[in-house]
Amino acid sequence: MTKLSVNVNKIATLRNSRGGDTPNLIQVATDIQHFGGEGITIHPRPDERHIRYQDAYDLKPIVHTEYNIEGNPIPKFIELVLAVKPTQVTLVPDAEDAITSNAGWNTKKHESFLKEVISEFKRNDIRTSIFVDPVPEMIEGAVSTGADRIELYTEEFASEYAKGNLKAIQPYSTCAQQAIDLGIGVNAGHDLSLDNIKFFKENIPGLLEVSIGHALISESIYLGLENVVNMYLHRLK
Ligand SMILES: CC(=O)[C@@H](O)[C@H](O)COP(=O)(O)O
Ligand SMILES: NCC(=O)COP(=O)(O)O
Repeated sequence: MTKLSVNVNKIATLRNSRGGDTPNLIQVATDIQHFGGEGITIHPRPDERHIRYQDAYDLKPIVHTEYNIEGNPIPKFIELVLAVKPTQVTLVPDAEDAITSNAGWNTKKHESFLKEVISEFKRNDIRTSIFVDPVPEMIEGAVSTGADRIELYTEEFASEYAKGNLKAIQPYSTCAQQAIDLGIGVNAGHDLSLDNIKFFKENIPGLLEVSIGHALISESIYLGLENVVNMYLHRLK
């Protein structure tokens, strides 16, 4: 079974745009779980442009499903994760000024750093996952770090699939099988959507979890618009 972890970064983006508390992140995360969401993902960035570090603490008592915190393991992030103790931490090598995550780890080059950080999280009973491109050497390197899982970075798949290139799934299927053979779990995320998720799931062996945010929140707006416009019209009669 593949778990759906909903990334609520975009809810925080919307909230921050007005400086108030609408939409309320805690209420949204509560409702997502009530509707069947099997996890909540956040990716706090150092500039706190969407998820604030305080949000990570505020979510902790209400996330009764899987709590996944993603980010670049700079000291401030490590400190946050060790204090909050989520179910899982996903390490992402994103630059501070990146608009969004745009690459997986070079797990060979950063092996000793990753090993050190991962062992600290594991000592604290936090499951660890490393964000990687679907490249066999990087999967091998991820295994050497001692991580529990990899998260396959699916941006390339999503953009090729949208152009009709179904072969773009191949490296992901191969690397997922390799990960299973090497005894490491497989998560995936980035630009997964209602359009591509079924095909992706059907072609990835042993897919444990997907984290989806940007498309899921956008789709929720589109699919909710008719209902809400009609509710306003009704009140204006
Ligand atoms: C690791 C990953 O792919 C997601 O966490 C994604 O980066 C979401 O972050 P933003 O919402 O800041 O784009
Ligand atoms: N790990 C991926 C994630 O949390 C959500 O990415 P996206 O769906 O916002 O692209």
